[in-house]
Amino acid sequence: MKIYDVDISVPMFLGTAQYPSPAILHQAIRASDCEVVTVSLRRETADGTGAGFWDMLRATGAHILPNTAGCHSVQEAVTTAQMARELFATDWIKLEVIGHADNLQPDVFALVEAARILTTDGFKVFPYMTDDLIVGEKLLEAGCEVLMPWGAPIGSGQGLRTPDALRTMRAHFPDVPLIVDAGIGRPSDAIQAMELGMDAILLNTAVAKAGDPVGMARAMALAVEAGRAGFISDPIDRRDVAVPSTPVLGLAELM
Ligand SMILES: CC(=O)[C@@H](O)[C@H](O)COP(=O)(O)O
Repeated sequence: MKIYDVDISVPMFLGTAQYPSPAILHQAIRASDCEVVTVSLRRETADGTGAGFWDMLRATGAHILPNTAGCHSVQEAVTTAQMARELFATDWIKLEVIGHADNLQPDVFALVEAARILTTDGFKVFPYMTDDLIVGEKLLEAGCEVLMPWGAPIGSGQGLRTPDALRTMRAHFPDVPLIVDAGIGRPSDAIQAMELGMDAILLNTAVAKAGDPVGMARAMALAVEAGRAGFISDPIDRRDVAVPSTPVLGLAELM
């Protein structure tokens, strides 16, 4: 997968919050072989512990995708992105503009506006969005080259709530990288996303809060690989009736 001219071979982006320790986060990144990690500016600047955390992330060699998690307005998101660009020395930004406090649903109107401002300012924007075709079109018009539809509310671990909408997005945007962001709870959800033809997943809570985050990071990496292999191998269509898989011709007749 190529995103903004960067080749990415492991279709899984990992969030860096809520791990039991920085050491376990480091091991989880290694166990999954993931090449992109997302980090919030708030984490980096909080209580003076940011510098060591940043050094640890850099040591993994992963691309850093700063995010605007927790921003609720266009201005807040744009300012946060500009600060993140200086701090992390990257023009990549995962753009979150939260519109609803209960389900952390993106405010798609503010999202499109913020995306336009940021792309004009030279950012490469990864927008966290609902699975809406029109919003997708507006984000592409605004200069985004990747779309990140939600699977389910952030942190809910519900898996894919609207697989049909994701399938429709895949059909409608055949050449645009699609990354399911948020709500992945189990490896089976990751497989389902990849079998739907998504190009990657982004997840955090399911790994960070698992009993064994390192083991779960590995399981998720295996799952995206399996799901992708299944998608490109052209699965059979589902049928309503049984079809014998063993030939019936030439059976011996028992008298
Ligand atoms: C870290 C981050 O960017 C999250 O806001 C992201 O959306 C992942 O969501 P989950 O924690 O549900 O995987």
